This record gives sequence, C-alpha cells and structure tokens, in this order.
Amino acid sequence: METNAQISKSHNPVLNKLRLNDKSRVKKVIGVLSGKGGVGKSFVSSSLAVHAAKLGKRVAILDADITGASIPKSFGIHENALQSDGLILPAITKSGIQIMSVGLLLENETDPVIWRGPVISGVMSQFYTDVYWNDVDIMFVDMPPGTGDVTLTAFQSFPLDGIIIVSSPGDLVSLIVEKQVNMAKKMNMKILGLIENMSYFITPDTRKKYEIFGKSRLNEFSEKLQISALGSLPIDPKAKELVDAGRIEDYYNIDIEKIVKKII
Ligand SMILES: Nc1ncnc2c1ncn2[C@@H]1O[C@H](COP(=O)(O)OP(=O)(O)OP(=O)(O)O)[C@@H](O)[C@H]1O
Repeated sequence: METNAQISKSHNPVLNKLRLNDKSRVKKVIGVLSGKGGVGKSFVSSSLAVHAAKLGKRVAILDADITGASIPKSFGIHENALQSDGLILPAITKSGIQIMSVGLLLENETDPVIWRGPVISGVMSQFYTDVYWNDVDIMFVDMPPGTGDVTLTAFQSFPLDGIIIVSSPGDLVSLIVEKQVNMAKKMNMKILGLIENMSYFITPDTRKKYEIFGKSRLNEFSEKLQISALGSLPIDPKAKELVDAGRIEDYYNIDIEKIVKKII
C-alpha cells in the first residue's frame, strides 16, 4: 500500500496527466470536490458553470462523479450522447454549456452504475480524452466525493489548474474538510478556496437570515487551513426547485457570480 509520502513522490504529475484529442481545446480545468456526498458539490459545479456562461465564457462540465451523476438532469437533458469521427459529442445546454456525464450513456436514467474502481476510472479518463470539447475557456470537473481510490485517480490524471472544496457547515467542524485539503496539498494541487454550501437560510417574507447550523466558521477554518474563503451560499428553495425542474440555467445568485469572478 502506498503511504502518503509515496503518493506525492512516486507519481510524476506531468507523465500521468491525461491529454485532450487533437480536435479539442480547453484553456482552464477546475476540479470541484467535497469530503463526502450530499453537500451540494454537483449543485455548486453546475451553478458555477451557469454563472461563468452568463459572464460570456465558453464553459464545460465534466461529470466525473460517475456513480452519483446528476448533472444532465439539472439541465433538463435526458437524451443520450452521440458520436462523430470516433469522438463522443457532449450534450449542449440551452445556454451553450458542454456537458459529458455517464448519465448521457445509460439506457435508462434510473440504471445504477455498478462498476468497480478501475472501470470507473477508465470512463472518467475517457470523458476528458475521447470527447470533442469545442474551444472551452473553463471546464468544471465534478469530482468523485471523498478521498478514496477513484478520487485519487481523478486528482492524478486530470490536468487541474486548481480545485475548489465544497463543504456543508457541519463538515467544517469535523475532520472531513481538513483531510481533503491535506490530500490536495500532498499532491501539490493549487487550492482556489473553500465554499460553504447551505450555510444559512433567508426567510422569503421577513428576509431575516438564520444560520441554522450555527454561526459560519468558514473564515476561521480557511485561516486555519491557510486557504481562501471563496464564499458562503444559502439554503435556497428556489435553487432546489430549478434543479429538480431541470432549469438550473434560470438560476442567478450574486454570491455565486462573485465567486466565479474570483476564479475565472
Ligand atoms: N444551496 C442549496 N440550496 C438548496 N438545495 C441545495 C443546495 N445545494 C444543494 N442542494 C440540493 O441538495 C441535494 C444534494 O446536492 P448535490 O446533488 O449537488 O450534492 P452532491 O454533494 O453532489 O452529492 P453526491 O456527491 O451524492 O452526488 C440536491 O437535491 C440539490 O439540488
């Protein structure tokens, strides 16, 4: 078994990186991570992409969360991916975002992905190498959650220019985020910062802010871990409604726009 020290030393980051096919161009690749599932990583990846597109960027989402793929559904995309000249064509959303996800390859959307780690890693890699990525300014990679084998492969193989860590308020006080940050640091990843999702709730009638899970500790933790605090996002019933309706592109949140401006 590899120790942490061996992980960082034995893998040459340059030799192991995936390469695009000749037809594709991607200027910047940003990985979106979380210490565990369910904290809103896919929601944050999609809404960062939506807001970057609103700012005029050519945007792509590579859904590397193979067993929990949910991105196409939030964009209202239900058809399968097509092929052309030996390359897979990404789905194109209403606002022109290019998407590749295992959800576009399954016969039925409800089919579970029952694959072992190496197969998952292979598919994830092909989403980068075998898809026609048409002149992309910024690609968001919705990374597999946790610090397990597939996440490690994703870290090592995608040519990430930086990563964003998404957490829920509860995770900040546990060791989950700290572990994720340490994993990224050991692998010499550039950490763009931390986003605290579902941090507070604003009542629609009185506009009063409630920090349901206690006072935000985003700044305190970011300082402790020596990473940037990118921002806190609310629990937003409107966001959930639009995601469930496949209309995430109709969502606008000034805090997400501010985060996007910091990273693009
Ligand atoms: N800020 C938010 N406000 C309201 N609903 C949210 C918010 N963030 C996420 N959600 C909802 O919470 C659920 C879980 O979010 P999401 O699927 O993005 O989590 P995830 O971390 O990617 O989970 P997994 O890794 O298990 O796929 C979804 O239904 C999503 O629409």
